Amino acid sequence: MGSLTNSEIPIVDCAIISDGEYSLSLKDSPEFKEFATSLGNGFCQMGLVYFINHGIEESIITDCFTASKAFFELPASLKAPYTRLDQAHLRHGYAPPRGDFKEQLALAGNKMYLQSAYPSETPQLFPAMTTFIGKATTLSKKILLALGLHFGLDDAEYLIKLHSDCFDDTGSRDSWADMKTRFYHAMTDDDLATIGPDHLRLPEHPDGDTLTFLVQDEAGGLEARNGAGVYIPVPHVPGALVVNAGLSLELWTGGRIPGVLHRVQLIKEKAKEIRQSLGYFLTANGDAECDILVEQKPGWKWSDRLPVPGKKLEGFYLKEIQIIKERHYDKNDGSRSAMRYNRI
Ligand SMILES: O=C(O)CCC(=O)C(=O)O
Ligand SMILES: [Fe+2]
Repeated sequence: MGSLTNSEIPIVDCAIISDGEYSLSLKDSPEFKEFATSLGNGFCQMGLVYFINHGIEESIITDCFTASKAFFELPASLKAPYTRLDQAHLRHGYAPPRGDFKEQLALAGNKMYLQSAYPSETPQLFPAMTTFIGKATTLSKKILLALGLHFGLDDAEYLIKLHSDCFDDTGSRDSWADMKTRFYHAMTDDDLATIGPDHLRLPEHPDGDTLTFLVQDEAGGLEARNGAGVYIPVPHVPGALVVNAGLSLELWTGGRIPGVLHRVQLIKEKAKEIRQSLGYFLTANGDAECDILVEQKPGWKWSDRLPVPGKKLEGFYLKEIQIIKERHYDKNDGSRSAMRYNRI
């Protein structure tokens, strides 16, 4: 882990949960308790950690990147039919470039939608992404158990229950675990001449979900705001997953795990290279009750950018995306970040 020795980002070794199916009995093993402590403490630091030895093989990630690239390199006319329909389908479908040198394809984990979501021109995308989703789902179930244990919830599986739709494999539930593959263009000198000095490849934002598993390629550029409010680089680490907390987890943990702000910086030397990233977003059921489940972090206060305690989660995630969209695209030309979230 040489490239990380100077970083303040916690590294969580997932070796003991990397294999095998989920089981509640995991929580009785001393090794799992130890893991839960390192995971919980790691997340509480700044809401973002690296997972190593997580069991999602490099070949699965390579397959996702290769298949995604094949899709994004199709002519625009072939990609257009997959364009997401409207606000209600933000998590599902293709988003073409909007003068901002990037495009993305969102693939909701819901089995009911899978067939229509996956482009037939790149049949390799379906097995690659669903393999990643399958691995990430099993991993995230164990992570939620570990967090339940770490925070001493009466029911260690309570967080899992809030996400039961994601773990339902009958295809009958409207699961909100979804995958997003992003493709940042290699910029030309002409492109670079049109952007301002503080151009970001992806504007600052928190994620609205519970947890995001993120893989960025060697082009790097990811940055996250640490506990002192300073942006620090989150470098590409071969084989590691970046895992960040979203605003739902911030609410449930009373601010102990912050829904970390992050962004993708344009690294000048890398601007002429393609950048790819893959995100798996674990989001609670639409009917999950929002509540602060543990003693709040001293000094932390609820703010209206978080889900509302006592209400259902439904709609929150879409609202968050809407805010980002309005602030970045509708009022700007899509190339500059004007948004600053005011954190308490
Ligand atoms: O592209 C990246 O590395 C970051 C993606 C991200 O933050 C997101 O999709 O929410
Ligand atoms: Fe994000």
